[in-house]
Amino acid sequence: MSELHSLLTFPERPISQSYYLPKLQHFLKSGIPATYTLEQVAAFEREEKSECEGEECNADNSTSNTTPLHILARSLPLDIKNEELQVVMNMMNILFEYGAGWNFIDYEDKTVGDLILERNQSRESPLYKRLVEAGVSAELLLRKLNGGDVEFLDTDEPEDISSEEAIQMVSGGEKQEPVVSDDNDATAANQQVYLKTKLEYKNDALITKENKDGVMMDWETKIMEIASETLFPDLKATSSATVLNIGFGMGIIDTFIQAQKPFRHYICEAHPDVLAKMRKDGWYEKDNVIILEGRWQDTLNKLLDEGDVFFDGIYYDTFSEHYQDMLDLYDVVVGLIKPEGVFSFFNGLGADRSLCYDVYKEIVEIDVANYGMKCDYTKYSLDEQLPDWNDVKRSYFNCNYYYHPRITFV
Ligand SMILES: C[S@@+](CC[C@H](N)C(=O)[O-])C[C@H]1O[C@@H](n2cnc3c(N)ncnc32)[C@H](O)[C@@H]1O
Repeated sequence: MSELHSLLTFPERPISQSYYLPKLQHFLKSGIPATYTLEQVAAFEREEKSECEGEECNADNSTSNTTPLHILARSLPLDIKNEELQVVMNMMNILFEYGAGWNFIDYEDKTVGDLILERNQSRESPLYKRLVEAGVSAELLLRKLNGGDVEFLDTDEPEDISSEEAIQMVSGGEKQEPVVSDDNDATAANQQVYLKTKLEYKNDALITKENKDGVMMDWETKIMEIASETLFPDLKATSSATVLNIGFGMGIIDTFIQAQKPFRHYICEAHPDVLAKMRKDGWYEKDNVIILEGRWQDTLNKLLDEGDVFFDGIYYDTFSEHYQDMLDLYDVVVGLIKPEGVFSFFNGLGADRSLCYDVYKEIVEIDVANYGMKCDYTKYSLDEQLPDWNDVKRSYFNCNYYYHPRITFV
């Protein structure tokens, strides 16, 4: 452990400005990076030892990054006083000022957020909120630097949460798993590949035929039920409502929507196997159902151009798309929704890590505000719902709570 790292274990109590701040500033000013990790210290020590012993140094294969912020968070005293918290906040601010990252994963596969929460600080605590704020700023800045392209995390930083994970964080799901054998991530990353991938309906899931990856799973049924209610701003007048669902999947939300007997129920679906299933199950014969075959990017823009239909509720839950697609969708939604209408979506944005889930919760709020809309979240516990993930390659939703978004014009 370096002297910087030792300082962040809070060897002196009470934690005072006069003891900690000058020392921290001294280390950072003297050139120790605010991202200096325990793993780098260990590698340096290994190299020195090998040099002394005239041996070749074995490379460190660890992919973790235990940063100064991790050490600070891990060392937070459980009995910390309010005045001390203020000093720790100042220390965090200094570390951020010197370039500390918010999203590194430590040797225990934890974010700084996980560690802060473990030390009895809540999601509402100033330290956790400061970390989320740093994440939001970093993501928005990154978007600007990328010229508007949304990338959740820095792909130039291999030590960060990987860009592969980033894809999963930012898209409509969860359900982005590789299928095509020669390009493992193509299905998740590329719609054209996904749309050519064979799908299979099982009892409790829609999966890709070859690799058995989940496109939709029935543990989300409760979420779909809640979402379907959101789509009817006036639950007493559902029979006069016109609703649009983007992404049929297993038809769970569409079944809930049908139960409300809406005036018109539009369903937009792009995958041929899903469309075939819809045909087989009689969705094409329902009087109030209108099926828009193809990608929403094509079919909805056509509706927009025609200018005949406006929706009381729009729901979005697709597969193999990215947050950039959602940003594009906002443009369409504002043109298709009635002034009092509601937009909602399956919120798996960043849900593999609770810190990222909290960061993206705020990013959506900021983005929809640009359209004169607000996003209200209702938090639901998922303790009873989450599956054991045994049947899929990896879990895509690791938070035991769900932020249900309800987006309306202000
Ligand atoms: C996760 S499933 C939807 C599950 C659905 N909410 C339910 O309750 O069963 C995603 C669906 O979106 C469809 N999809 C993916 N990209 C699409 C796009 N660009 N336009 C329309 N549908 C798309 C997929 O084929 C798939 O059927």
